[in-house]
Amino acid sequence: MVSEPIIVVRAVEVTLGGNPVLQGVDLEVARGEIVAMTGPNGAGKSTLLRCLAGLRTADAGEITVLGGPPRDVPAFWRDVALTGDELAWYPGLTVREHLELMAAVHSTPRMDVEEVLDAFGLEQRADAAPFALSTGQRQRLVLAMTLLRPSRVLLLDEPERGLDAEFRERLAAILADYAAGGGTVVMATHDPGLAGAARGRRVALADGRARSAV
Ligand SMILES: Nc1ncnc2c1ncn2[C@@H]1O[C@H](COP(=O)(O)OP(=O)(O)OP(=O)(O)O)[C@@H](O)[C@H]1O
Repeated sequence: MVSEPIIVVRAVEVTLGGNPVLQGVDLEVARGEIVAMTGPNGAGKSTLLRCLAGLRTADAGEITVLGGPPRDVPAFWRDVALTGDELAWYPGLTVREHLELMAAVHSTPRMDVEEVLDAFGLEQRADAAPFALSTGQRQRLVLAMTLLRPSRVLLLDEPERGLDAEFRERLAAILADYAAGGGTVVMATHDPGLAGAARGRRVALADGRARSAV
């Protein structure tokens, strides 16, 4: 299979608070590939995701996403979806209305609202306000809003947080489907099972470097 690299990371270095966090990280991710970054707390997974999202600049090295340097501008975010930091909720809107809002502002949503409520197991809570959701249900809504919008690259920081085992399996299938449609996924995770179930490649971050993990 000839695959075009969607993400290229070369010799990236990041120092935070005087501590080297990333030291010569190399990573290449092809179109349609899922890469799961694992590694202990503080290994630099979120830092690398933020660099890929253009929210942090590397001190050295080079990063390209979709053929150019990642930049925190609307044109970049039209193709790239990021989850991790808390979304802002609209307390006056229900779960369904949050999804309708997402569908309305994107001319070509990937799924319709009823389909996404079903896929993310939120039908029973469709008329609830976000603050009335459980932690896992709120995370499902975050992911539902992210997967509803069209994108070419998904950057997910610990998408498994708060999710029960059954829904983690469903999420793996949703991500595998996204990748089968030509999307590219990079996630930071503490659940190696999620990467395996999604048929993703595991990359371990340790000592500031990225290594293939088996
Ligand atoms: N703004 C900052 N100033 C100083 N140090 C920071 C800053 N942000 C992060 N760090 C440190 O950089 C290191 C990498 O953090 P990062 O959040 O990337 O790790 P992580 O692999 O995502 O960890 P976790 O599994 O806990 O989410 C940590 O030691 C963290 O304390």
